[in-house]
Amino acid sequence: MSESVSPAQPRPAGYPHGVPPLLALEGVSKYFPGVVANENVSLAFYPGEIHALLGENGAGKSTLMNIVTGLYRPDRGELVLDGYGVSFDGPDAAIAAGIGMVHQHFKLVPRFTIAENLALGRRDMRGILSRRKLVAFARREAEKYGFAFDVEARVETLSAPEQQRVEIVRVLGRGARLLILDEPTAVLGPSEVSELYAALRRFRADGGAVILISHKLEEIMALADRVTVLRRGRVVATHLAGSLSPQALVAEMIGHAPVEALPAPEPLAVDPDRETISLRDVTMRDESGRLRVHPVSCDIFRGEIFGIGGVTGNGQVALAEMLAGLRHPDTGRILVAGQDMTGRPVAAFVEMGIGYVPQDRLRQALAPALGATENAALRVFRTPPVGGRFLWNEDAATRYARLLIDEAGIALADPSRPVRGLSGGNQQRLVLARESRIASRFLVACYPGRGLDLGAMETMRSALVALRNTGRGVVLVSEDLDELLALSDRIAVMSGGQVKAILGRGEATREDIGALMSGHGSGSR
Ligand SMILES: Nc1ncnc2c1ncn2[C@@H]1O[C@H](COP(=O)(O)OP(=O)(O)OP(=O)(O)O)[C@@H](O)[C@H]1O
Repeated sequence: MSESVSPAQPRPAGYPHGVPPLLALEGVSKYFPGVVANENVSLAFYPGEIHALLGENGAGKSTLMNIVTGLYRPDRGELVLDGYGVSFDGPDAAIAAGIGMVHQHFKLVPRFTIAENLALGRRDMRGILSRRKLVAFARREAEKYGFAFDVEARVETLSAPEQQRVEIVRVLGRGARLLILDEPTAVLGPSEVSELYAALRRFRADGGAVILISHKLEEIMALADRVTVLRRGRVVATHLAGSLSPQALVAEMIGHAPVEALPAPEPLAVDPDRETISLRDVTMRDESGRLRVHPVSCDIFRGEIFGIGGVTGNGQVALAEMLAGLRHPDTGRILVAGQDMTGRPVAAFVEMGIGYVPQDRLRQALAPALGATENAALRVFRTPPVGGRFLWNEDAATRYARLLIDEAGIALADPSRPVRGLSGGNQQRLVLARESRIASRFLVACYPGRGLDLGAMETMRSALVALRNTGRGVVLVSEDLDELLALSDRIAVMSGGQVKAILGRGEATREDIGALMSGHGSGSR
């Protein structure tokens, strides 16, 4: 038996003494070649608490969760479950112990129905089942956790918030007592956020424990009972939430007082002769034939930040992918600086100076198994000095990568190591630096703030403003209304694949935009 929690870590308020934590980490360390990912971490998670983990990119949060969910073994230290030492020899052992993780990229099978996904991996649902039984089981599961689904819908037809709910029900249905969520509100609109909070509070009231990884301080303040701050792999402190100001938490996280907030960009002088990306009645259908983008026409100017807002899954990404040449419209035309680019390959868009930061950096923008050098050069390997007509110049590529890595402010021991080992924030920095160099005319960025800590977020936002101030156009797809309002010269609001309105700076309030996002309200174009 063991219950050693360091005195620096207060128990949750009102928690009875003598009851062991559901899970405790004792002196846990994990090292990668040349990197201390976690060092001597001691932490306890109690039944009936929501415990937030806060830390800059690379602070070691994901590594710690990989240990807790049985993906990695600690190099030193111990896990203690219900007061007894345990060692997980893989993810299944952690699941059997009641530890479940809701990942940022959901682990659902897209072609299966909700019911099939919920039954997957369940011991009590093995063997051949009738459709009726499967449906009845899935409905029971959804109701048990307070959600209503059409359980026969295929997961690939669901929006991101719906998929998240299915994932939560799936993880809880497999008996999770400790639920880990990694940036869960990243894919949610405002009303869905309150629904998620309510579900987590219900789980807590029933004695469940939640680990919440989040960079959003308001979210932590609203939801968490305790907060642990990690810095460079070590625990800085654990606090009762509410006993500290957000500023003090930030200072603890970064090790010094936070920097000044971003100044608002200068107002935009719209010059009608300025180069544009122009969409002319573009439409797009997805693989199942559903109209994802209704006829959209608009001109996006160089020298502006053009925000695209909406609840995730309302056509924003499809529109962004068309602007960057990754997808072709089914009908309509795309013009860049007056040239018809409809149907041209991605490389032609790169040559026209259009950079693209996709939503899913690791899978869409990077080759995970390759090093930072190759990844830095990935989109310019045909362009001198890195590539010529016949040759790939290794030395030039390394120099170019070094330059980008310095520009991105990433501390890297060895740029030839696979980028999958970089923290999410560093992957994002690398992609943003690479694409900003390509973007001599326009940068299209989808959810560039996702996964970034506060410091990195400010750096990213300043970088977008700097691009705009040097005459480049920036298309910013974001679900963060405050970010859109702070940065955008104009905001297009999408709902159901339609652009509901294009609003100039100061033309609309948060509430107006929120109403347009949910398909209500009207605005000027
Ligand atoms: N598989 C790996 N191989 C090598 N280094 C790794 C690996 N996984 C993580 N690291 C390194 O360990 C450190 C901690 O990374 P980790 O991903 O745990 O941080 P994080 O707090 O989750 O960051 P983020 O908020 O950016 O996701 C980083 O320096 C990272 O580069």
